[in-house]
Formats: sequence, C-alpha cells, structure tokens
Amino acid sequence: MWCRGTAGLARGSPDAPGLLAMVEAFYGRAAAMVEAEAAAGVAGAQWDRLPWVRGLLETIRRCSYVLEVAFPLRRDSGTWEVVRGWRAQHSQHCLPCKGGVRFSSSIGVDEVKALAALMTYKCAVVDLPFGGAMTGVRIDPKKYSEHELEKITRHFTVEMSKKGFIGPGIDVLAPDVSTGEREMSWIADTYTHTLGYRDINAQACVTGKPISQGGIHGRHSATGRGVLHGIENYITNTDYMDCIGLSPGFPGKTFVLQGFGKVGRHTMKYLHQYGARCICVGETDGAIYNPRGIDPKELQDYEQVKFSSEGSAPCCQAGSSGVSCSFQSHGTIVGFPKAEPYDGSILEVPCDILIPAAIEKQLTRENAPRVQAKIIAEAANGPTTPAAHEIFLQRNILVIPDVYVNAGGVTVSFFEWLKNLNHVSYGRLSFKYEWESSYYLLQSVQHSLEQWFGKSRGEIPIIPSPEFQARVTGASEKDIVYSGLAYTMEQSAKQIMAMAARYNLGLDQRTAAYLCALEKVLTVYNEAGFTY
Ligand SMILES: NC(=O)C1=CN([C@@H]2O[C@H](COP(=O)(O)OP(=O)(O)OC[C@H]3O[C@@H](n4cnc5c(N)ncnc54)[C@H](OP(=O)(O)O)[C@@H]3O)[C@@H](O)[C@H]2O)C=CC1
Ligand SMILES: O=C(O)CCC(=O)C(=O)O
Repeated sequence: MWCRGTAGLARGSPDAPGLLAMVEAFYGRAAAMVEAEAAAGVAGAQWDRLPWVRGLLETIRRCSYVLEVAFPLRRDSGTWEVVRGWRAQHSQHCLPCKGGVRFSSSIGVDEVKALAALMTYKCAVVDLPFGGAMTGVRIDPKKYSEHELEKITRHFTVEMSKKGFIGPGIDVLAPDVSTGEREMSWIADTYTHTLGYRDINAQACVTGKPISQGGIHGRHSATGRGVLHGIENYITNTDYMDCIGLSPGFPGKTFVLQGFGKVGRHTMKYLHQYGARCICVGETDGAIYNPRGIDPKELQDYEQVKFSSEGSAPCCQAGSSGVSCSFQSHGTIVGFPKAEPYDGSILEVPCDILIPAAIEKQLTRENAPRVQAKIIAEAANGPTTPAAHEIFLQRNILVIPDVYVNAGGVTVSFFEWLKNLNHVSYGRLSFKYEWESSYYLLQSVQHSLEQWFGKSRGEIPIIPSPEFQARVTGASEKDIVYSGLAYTMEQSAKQIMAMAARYNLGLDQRTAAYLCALEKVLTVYNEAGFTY
C-alpha cells in the first residue's frame, strides 16, 4: 500500500481558527474528491448532473436547524441569571437526529453546529440510521449546585420539547462533556412527563440513561471500548503498521492520554487490558508521568477514594446518577503517588499511541511538528486542526479520525434506542432458549456417540470447552452489546481502508472516512430527492 497518498497531500488547508471552519475544511476536501464520480453515477441529463450533485453536497454541508434558547435561572443564592444554549440538527436525511449534550462555558453556536455535523458524518461512517445533532449549554457546571444543574437541564428540555428538538422519532439526546447519566435521567423524566406523556416510546428521547430509566448495559464504557477496537483494527493490520514502522499488536506499546473523563478512563482501562502501557495522563489541572506505566484502576481509585465514615472530602461526581454517593474523591489525578508530576506538554511525550480524549483543537500547526507518537487516536471530537492533519500526513503519523474511532458511544446509544423501542432488554426472549438448545445439542451428540460406540466403558462424557461454557451460561446484555460494537467497528474500518485504497489516500484515514460518510448521505438525498 502507499503510505503517503497523493490525493490528500495535494490540497493544503489553512489552520482553521474555529471548529466549524475545521469540520467544513475536512468536509470540503472530501466533497471535492467525490463530486465528479458522484455526478457520473446519478440519473438525469448530462448538463444537469454536476449542478445536482453540487446542490446535494452544499445541502449536506450546511446545518439544517438551530434552536437558540435563553431562559432565566434563579440561583440558590436568590440571584437571577440568563442561561443560553443551542440545539443544532445538522442533517435530517435520516430521522431521528442524534447527538450529545455538552455543558461548557466556552461553547457557542458555531461549535454546536460543528459537533452536530461531526455526528452526521460519524453516524454514516458506522452505518447508524441517524442524522447528526448536538446541544451546547453555555455554563461552567463546576460553578452550579446539583439543584441548579437539575433546573437548567429540565428547563432546557422543556424548551427543546416545545420546539420539536427532542423526541424518540425526531431528535435523541445523549451525554457529552460534563454531562452523564444523571442529566440524561432528568431529560428522560422531564420529557416523558411533559410533551411525551402520551408516547409509549418517550424514554427513547435520550440515551446514556441509568438502567432503571431504560438505559443499556455497556453504554458507560462504550466510547472507550470503541476506541480500543478502532485502534485494534489498525494496529493489527500489518500493511498500516509497516507504513508507520510499528510492530503489530498492543502488547508493549506505550500510550499517552489527554482527559481522564468518561471516555478517557475507559479507553485507558481497555488498552491496559490489551497489553499497552499508559505512561502519561493529563487533565485540566495537571499531568502525571511514569515510564513504567500507570495502572488505570489505581488511578481511578485515587481519584475516587472509597468513602470512610469519618471522612470529609467532597463527594465524587463520576457516575453520578442522582442516588446518594458512596465515594469520596480527590477529584483530581494530581498527586497520584505512583507517578511524577509532569509539567511539559503531554501531547509531545514520546509514545506509540497518543489519545486526545478531552476537547477540540488540541493538535495544531504549532505543536504538530513536535508530536512524537506514531498513532493518534482521536477519542475527542475535533482535536486536530486541518494544518496539523497535513503535518501528520507529511510526518507519516497515522491519525485514526474522530468520526470513526470515537463512534462506539453513539453505536451503543443506537442499541439503547432500539431497546427502548422494543421495550425489552437484549437476550431476554432468547437466553434460556439458546441455553437449552446448546444443552440438547450436547446431549444428542452424547447419545449418538454412545449408540455408535456403545456404553461398555460407561457414559461418554461431553466436556464443553471453557469458552463454550462461558458463552452458553454467561451471556448478558453487555456481551451482546460488546459484540455488536466490535462488529460495527470492524466493518467500518474495512470500509474506510477500502476507500483509502480506492482514492489513493495512503494514511489519510480522515478523508477516507469523510468520503464513506458522504457517499452514504449523498445516496439517501439522491434517491429521496431534496426539493419541493
Ligand atoms: N461521552 C461520550 O459518549 C462521547 C464523547 N466524545 C468526546 O470525547 C471527549 C471527552 O468527552 P467525555 O469523556 O464524555 O467528557 P468528560 O466531561 O467526561 O471528560 C472530559 C475530561 O477532559 C478533561 N479536560 C478538559 N479540557 C482539558 C484539557 N485542555 N486538557 C486535559 N484535560 C482536559 C476534563 O477535565 P475537567 O472536568 O477538569 O475540565 C474531563 O476530565 C469530548 O471531545 C467528547 O465530545 C466522543 C464520543 C462519545
Ligand atoms: O451517543 C450519542 O448519541 C452521542 C455521543 C457523542 O457525544 C459523540 O459521539 O460525540
């Protein structure tokens, strides 16, 4: 295979200042490549084909709807303030739209539009029947009490309900930065008791819920597990590893993680389980380094120290579900005793795999030349600017793009949504039947052997292998979810790699992933038609 594709390098791209400009630059590159081939493939008069395809591509690029909300909040202190937020529905080529809810003091309408567009492309890459959406609420959640956060979440949900920006068939929300099960639970409860009260599927208006509210086993860890599989599909591919000069497989590889939140901590756990060694973790308030490796469980335990009855440290936030909390927390990785504090830029630490799992625009024209990893797995959305993307291509660094590698979360959200629409958990109807089928199968093998060979030496024992035994007795909803997730990530990796080969893109997997997404969305628009 070609390590350095000719197509990707030909077009330079300015280092886009904003996330929206970045996503549009990546989109524009893929759109320009697909245009001619797409025009050749559509029906209609020769002269009309290119304008038609260009019209479709421009329609896909633009965000379809944005709801801007401003509402008053009475603080616990008795003062008032106005909270602002947005829900963007980037594309309705498939319904419902799907995407997370972010609480951040730096979010604005353009970031929300960009993140919604990424959701459209991501869902298409992993073949989920959703358009893309995103919510941003401009608050610093650390400055609000739980009671205030609940009021904000519920108020925002009501506003979205009134305007058709939430509903199981319209627009389905999910966790993102600084939101989790607790907020999803408030959203589900608010919607089902207001606009959704006559809808038996109302719970499916949001995913990432606690199990008691219709959540699914495995959603917590889904994005991290998806990142594991996303990297696995490349790191076990000898062609790609030869290109970047890395031996295949996880064992012995080192990695650096930025962001020890919901996505980062699970990514760290799985990579560690698969034999890779985390040597550096960075958070907003500091970083830690240990070249011999940092144990993910020990780090998590340090961050969330078990509650001691006399203790007085603040209660943890992670996994918050509204129920009383049984942990005390350092609330930080800083001070972890089995690592040194690290003062430099963690993105530049020598390692095999760099995993930005925090926020956007971390890898830029400025620091990209100093990155020393061979693989960058974009667990976060939009961590790499277009200029950095070009630098990584030139430096033969493999970037596994966000629209593929962090799609595990939304994939399992899809499974949760289906579970809610089906009103039954995965496997409930079939587990016992399958167990009995396996039992009867073994029994009939035993009887057949005994009929053939006789029973002179007693019954012929049939001993299931541990793997078979575990499969028939130990299957759970989580097993089914994990297997569906692994399958999805594997299929999509194959599609992206095939696309990269078709367009001679070499290591430019981002453009290949965008091309996969574009082809699929284009097909929907082309076959459905898109104007009145
Ligand atoms: N949750 C999900 O299912 C999915 C999330 N993503 C993406 O993954 C990323 C992380 O999301 P998620 O884990 O859910 O969010 P969380 O809020 O759970 O965690 C984010 C973590 O990153 C830390 N952080 C923020 N800024 C920086 C920084 N500049 N340097 C180092 N650490 C930083 C935060 O610390 P602090 O709290 O102190 O600011 C926090 O610990 C986002 O880009 C999100 O869009 C992608 C797919 C799915
Ligand atoms: O599960 C979802 O719908 C969205 C998850 C998410 O935040 C993302 O994929 O960026």
